[in-house]
Amino acid sequence: MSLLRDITVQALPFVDKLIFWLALIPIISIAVYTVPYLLDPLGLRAFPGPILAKFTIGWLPWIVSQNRWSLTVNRLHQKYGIFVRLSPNYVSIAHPAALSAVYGHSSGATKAPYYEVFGDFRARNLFNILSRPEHARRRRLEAHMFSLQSVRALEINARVHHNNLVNQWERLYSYVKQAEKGGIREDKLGASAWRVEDGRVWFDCMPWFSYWSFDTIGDLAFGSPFGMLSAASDTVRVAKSVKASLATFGTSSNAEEFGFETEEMAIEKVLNERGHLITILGWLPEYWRRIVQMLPAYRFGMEAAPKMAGLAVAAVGKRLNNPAAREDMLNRLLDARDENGKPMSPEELSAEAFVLIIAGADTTANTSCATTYYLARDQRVQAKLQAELDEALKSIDSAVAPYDAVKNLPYLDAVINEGLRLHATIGAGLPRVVPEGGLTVLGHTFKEGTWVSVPVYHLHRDESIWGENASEFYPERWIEASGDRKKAMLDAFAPFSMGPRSCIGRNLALMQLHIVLSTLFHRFDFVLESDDPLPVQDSFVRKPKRCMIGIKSRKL
Ligand code: HEM
Repeated sequence: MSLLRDITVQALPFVDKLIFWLALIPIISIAVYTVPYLLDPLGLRAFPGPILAKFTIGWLPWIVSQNRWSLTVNRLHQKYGIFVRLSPNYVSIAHPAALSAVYGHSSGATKAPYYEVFGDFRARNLFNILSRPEHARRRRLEAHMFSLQSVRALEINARVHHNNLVNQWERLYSYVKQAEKGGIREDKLGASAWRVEDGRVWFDCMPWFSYWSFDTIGDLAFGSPFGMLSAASDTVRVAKSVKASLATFGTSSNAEEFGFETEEMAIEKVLNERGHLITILGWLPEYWRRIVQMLPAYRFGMEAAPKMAGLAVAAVGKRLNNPAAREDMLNRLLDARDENGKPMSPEELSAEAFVLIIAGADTTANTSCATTYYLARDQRVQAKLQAELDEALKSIDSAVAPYDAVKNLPYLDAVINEGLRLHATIGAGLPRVVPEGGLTVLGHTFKEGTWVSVPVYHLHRDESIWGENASEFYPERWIEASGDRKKAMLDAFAPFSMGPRSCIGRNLALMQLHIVLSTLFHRFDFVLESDDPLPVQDSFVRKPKRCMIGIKSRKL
């Protein structure tokens, strides 16, 4: 008993200290969040927004992690109006005039440090360079390979992959005929599950658009498609160690072999995990990023980033073994010299290759899939498009629509614009940092260091611009509108962003969308398995998770 009393007495000072320090935690935490709010160094207190967003940088990444980014920002602008504070230092501005003010050539704003997480190599690439002069130099080096003329020259190579896609879908459709004769009614082609029902073959078209888009970019960029379409699978070979493989560049002349160790990677899963994780991390300061990366839920995402880098390294490494390869984008990068006459290092080449694969393939695949979803959902629109295509392609006997035959079809153009508008694959606000001297947008001057962005997903669905049917897929709006109405629509339409950091691959993307949609809808008739909204992974790139369609051939 007396021993117990002694221990309790001795422990008291420690308990007191513990209580004192524990009591300090909430006080310090409250101070950390409220002092900056009260001092308001950026002068943002007057802007409305969710209460937590005004106090903590954690609110926005939390929303992103819940797959509610574009929808939440859209809802907040509907509630609060043009300006919404999304973080202690960050304001979203939903107005068409803000597009040029924030992203235009004269705004002076730079990409926010948010983009640092997109660096899977030490060398920066066109997409994640922050400095304006450095970016302008790199963009000049690459602009030529994306000019309309250069892109048109790529059509002949791109057609091979459109053709492969049609052939694979014809193969899937052939199972309908086989089932009618007593053959099996469901199975897998590669990794793609299919079933036959009601005279159609049913499958998820999203992976197929990815196979097609990745194969095309691999071919155009490095003369080497990934072979996904023919395997009907997204599994590719990537460099096992980026560092070790970079060191082997140029040491082999066997174009059929990698000069380094490789492993298999399922590109879709890795890309999704990586995309989801970095979209969350981007909003956090460096010390928070380290903590989040250690959470078990994000471990796969962390392992995914080097694997994606390994994909680019493998593609470049293989291509460098073949200096006699036909003209491709890598040739242009190999010829590029900086202002001191220095060529790009192997790592810089791989970093650029990486961006071409990531920025080019996923965005085009997602937009093609989402537009297919809208067309399959609305039989009236689909029939109208098919009538236009039948007329335009009546004297063409190839399976793939030539770009010249479909590039100026009014209804197809309207369908593509409507797909880009409603799905907006890069639809969330792209954050920029206000430069020295401040930035005035719609009469408000933001102080240096403030983050600002314009939410394209919201602008593309704003009823004051697009009318009461803003959330409907209605291609006619692009044909019926004229005068001020048309101008207002075009001012608010920015699927490729605008200004110096706008999409460099726009010409290629538009060519690809025209060819793939006209080829597929001319050839097949589409219906949806369910009219439910398209499920989307709402990360930096808004990616359809799945799109089950039933197709039948339109060939008589
Ligand atoms: C439908 C397809 C596409 C859409 C909707 C799209 C959209 C965009 C958008 C909105 C940006 C600005 C991103 C930002 O500021 O953070 C961008 C940048 C970029 N895009 Fe695309 N893109 C598409 C296809 C492509 C293709 C096919 C390529 C190349 C093969 C490509 C390469 C790039 C690159 C390299 C950048 C960075 C440009 C820079 O910062 O100078 N994109 N894209």
